[in-house]
Amino acid sequence: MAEIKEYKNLINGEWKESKEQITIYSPIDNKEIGKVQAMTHKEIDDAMAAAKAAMKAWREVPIVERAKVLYKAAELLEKRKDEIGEILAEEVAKNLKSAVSEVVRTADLIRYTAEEGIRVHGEVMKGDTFEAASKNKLAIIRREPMGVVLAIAPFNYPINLSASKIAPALIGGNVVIFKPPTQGAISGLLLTQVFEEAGLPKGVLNSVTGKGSVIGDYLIAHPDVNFINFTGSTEVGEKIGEVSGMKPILLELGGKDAAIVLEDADLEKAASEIVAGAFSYSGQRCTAIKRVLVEEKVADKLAEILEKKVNSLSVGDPFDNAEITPLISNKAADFVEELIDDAVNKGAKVINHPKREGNLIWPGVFDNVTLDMRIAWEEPFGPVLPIIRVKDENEAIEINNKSEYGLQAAIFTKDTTRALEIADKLEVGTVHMNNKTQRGPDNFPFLGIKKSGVGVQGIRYSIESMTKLKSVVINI
Ligand SMILES: NC(=O)C1=CN([C@@H]2O[C@H](COP(=O)(O)OP(=O)(O)OC[C@H]3O[C@@H](n4cnc5c(N)ncnc54)[C@H](OP(=O)(O)O)[C@@H]3O)[C@@H](O)[C@H]2O)C=CC1
Ligand SMILES: O=C(O)[C@H](O)COP(=O)(O)O
Repeated sequence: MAEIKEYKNLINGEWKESKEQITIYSPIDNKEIGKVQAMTHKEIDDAMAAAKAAMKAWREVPIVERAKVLYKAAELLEKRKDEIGEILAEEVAKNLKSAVSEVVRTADLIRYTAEEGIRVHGEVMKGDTFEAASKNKLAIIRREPMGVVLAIAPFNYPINLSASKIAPALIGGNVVIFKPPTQGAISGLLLTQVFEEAGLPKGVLNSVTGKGSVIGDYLIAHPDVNFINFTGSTEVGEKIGEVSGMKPILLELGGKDAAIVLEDADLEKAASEIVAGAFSYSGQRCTAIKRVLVEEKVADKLAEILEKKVNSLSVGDPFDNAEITPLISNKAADFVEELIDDAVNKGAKVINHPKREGNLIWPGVFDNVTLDMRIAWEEPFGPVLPIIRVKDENEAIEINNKSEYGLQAAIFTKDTTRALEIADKLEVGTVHMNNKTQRGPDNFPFLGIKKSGVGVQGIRYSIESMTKLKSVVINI
């Protein structure tokens, strides 16, 4: 039997082993794919100390030099797209094509971050723009790093949602403690390796692995952390909100994005976008379309088209590039099944029958979903899509806004003015017109309101979030 590879943590420029390890199994076939370190609190303290010690020198490195490291990292990452893509596919059961394109997308993101970072400078203000008496005052306003950024990423984009925190933090002059998701840790550590090989000085980026349930609370409460950048569940996000006190945070959390389909919509186009939005990576995306709110008059027709399209989705092995692949764990699949059972017991009409084999769930569409069903409100993070029929746009807006989440929404209509009016009323961070909900392109602002998040991501926005203003006022 081939030896199981062990992945170490980068601490102060050295790859370190802990006393205990965690075995990572593939959600595809439960095969062991590697071991990562289960760090102790003492080792986390060492990582924090290394980061703090590296901070002074890194913030003094000219931005163009920091940018060079990012360009190099992008180049190295892209070169390894097939190797890293394969591991990523195996580790989180993402289809190979999407896994490789996640790596390429991330190289593009890192490159763009380098370009954008050299343009994020401050500004100069003169006092007489406010009052005549302050005419002689000149403010030089610059951006400074926050210090030690704790970057915590979720399992579903272990490369992209890690780099989208690390790269903007680094270009802003911060040092980073990176906690990858445990299921996704190998991919995260390969990304760390890429940054190291690109020439980051020791201590500037340190990885910390271990189960979130074991080391998470210790990390987020650590006194050396100056900023927390987290993507993951609302449950953990709320905990971070509670313990962070006055520490600045950036949280991207859960969602219940709706596709609102009006009676004048191009139903073929709407259905294609909805299927892509709801079912890619088996619905395990915060921005997945998680419910359809359709005007009654066109609901039958839309359901019919959705049924056909969903039936043609391929199901199976990520390495065969199946569109629907096994969920991240059996526990996740159990939760999806719970939501399905609840909906069916309360009278939802099953359109595509969602069969299950272990953690592989076939895609399911449920019509006539009513507001007493859990699936109308809860985030399944799986391949199921509820259809809620509404009498008009006002009811759609009302149901959309009743959600505890506020990430994104999509509106399908040919009437742009009507779409703009509805968009104004939707309590979400982003509204897409005649398109599925999605985070990208990665330079757009990405934010959730209510229980979907705090703060704004997106390349420039992330750099701004992870830097603070410092103003020096000269009295001429
Ligand atoms: N809005 C957005 O941009 C996105 C939101 N999400 C949301 O994330 C969820 C799915 O991702 P998932 O990875 O399961 O989310 P989790 O919240 O379970 O985990 C996210 C990260 O937090 C870590 N973690 C777990 N417990 C703690 C803790 N107490 N303190 C600090 N860190 C902790 C995890 O480590 P470990 O893996 O070791 O448990 C992991 O690295 C969904 O709700 C989804 O909507 C996902 C992607 C994007
Ligand atoms: O974590 C997520 O689900 C992502 O932020 C979604 O990204 P995408 O919309 O680009 O797939």
